[in-house]
Amino acid sequence: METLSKKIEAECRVFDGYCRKTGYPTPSSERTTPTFALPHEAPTEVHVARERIMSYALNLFQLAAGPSEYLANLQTGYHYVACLQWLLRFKIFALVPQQDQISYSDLAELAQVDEGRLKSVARMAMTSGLFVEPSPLYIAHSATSALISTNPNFRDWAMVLCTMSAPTAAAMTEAHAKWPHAKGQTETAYNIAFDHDIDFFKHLSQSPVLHKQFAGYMRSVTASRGTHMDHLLDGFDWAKLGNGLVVDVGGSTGQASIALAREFPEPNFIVQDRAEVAMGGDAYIESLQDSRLAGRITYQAHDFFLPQHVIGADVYLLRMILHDWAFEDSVKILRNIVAAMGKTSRVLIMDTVLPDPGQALVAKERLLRVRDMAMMQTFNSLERSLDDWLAILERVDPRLEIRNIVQPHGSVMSVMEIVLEQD
Ligand SMILES: C[S@@+](CC[C@H](N)C(=O)[O-])C[C@H]1O[C@@H](n2cnc3c(N)ncnc32)[C@H](O)[C@@H]1O
Repeated sequence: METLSKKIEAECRVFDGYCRKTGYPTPSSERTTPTFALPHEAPTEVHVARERIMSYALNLFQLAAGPSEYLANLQTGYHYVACLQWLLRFKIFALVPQQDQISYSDLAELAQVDEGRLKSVARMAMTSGLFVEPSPLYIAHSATSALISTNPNFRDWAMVLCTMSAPTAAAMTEAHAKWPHAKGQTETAYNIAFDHDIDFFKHLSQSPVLHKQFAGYMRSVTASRGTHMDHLLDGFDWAKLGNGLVVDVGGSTGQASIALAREFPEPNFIVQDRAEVAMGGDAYIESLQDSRLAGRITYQAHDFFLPQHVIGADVYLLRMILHDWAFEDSVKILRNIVAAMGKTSRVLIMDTVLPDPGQALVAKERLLRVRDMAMMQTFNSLERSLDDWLAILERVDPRLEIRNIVQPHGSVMSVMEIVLEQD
């Protein structure tokens, strides 16, 4: 344990040294602490130091707790989720003032909840960093609760976590007992949790509320460090495309294409998605009133299980698509694209390439494994290792070759550049 604590000390010196040098605020529990513990542009070694601090601290905690306290500490996880759901449901995030404190009794009256329950729930949540009690019997925002209260995308993420992801995870065992070898998307934990027999995206499209929350969740995922859109910009030499054409397959509201178009003035983009998603695209671009986007991004309704009708594009981008789909479905999606590829076309798959177990820092690996679990529970799909990716490509067309794999620092995903080897 002493060795670990010395390692933490050394990494904290790197982290604090960077903050002192640049004036970036050191992390604190203050309401004003920045949303990102480090700015994206901090040097790689400082980002690595941060990941090591989290991993070693987690190791240290587990060692100090010991086997006898494993279960006791495990209980905190599901109670944190239950408290988050309660605090969202009774609008506590919105009712606590942004810059001031409020007494539990006033807050309970405003929220129309029992004061004793409010105290219990809030005080449990506080042990995870949500809200603070600055003086006895008063509650105020912490930086984390303020973020959820003021940023609608993070609020949507919190809602999706409580109302969709957690019940789905809880239904996993029942689903696997009922359908031990299911591969399709309609025999999943999600189907058990929500008691229906349609796939996830169809289910979303039937509920405007879920659909909106999921879109907000995707936007906040895009803004969080591991899946930040900047990694897409860093993961490929976009400038070399000139005024080429990028087809953003399953591009949702077009966040990837928008980020690329803002940074690179030449390429044009077609965002393809299911009809109900693509429908709002043009109005969305207009609403952004950004001259860099004008006339460069179009939206198309396209089912990626049908033949790709944009022939010979420079790039077919599949960002966070194939991890939703099991082996055979992924093969079908790619075959439709391969049939449309020209000599210089390439497919860019941006998805996780899983490390071997224990090979990455635990703070990183456990978040990758969360993604793997979520894919299994929602889609009977998975996150993939490099060998898994190679097996898919081989099945699609043996001429497909991975030319390059880039995992930008801090990204949970890699960008795989895939070309069709010419005979
Ligand atoms: C996880 S999101 C990824 C969105 C986007 N590529 C990004 O990086 O933000 C998956 C997208 O696939 C779309 N999708 C699902 N099934 C589809 C289908 N059969 N054809 C086209 N798009 C589909 C969904 O509507 C959703 O927008």
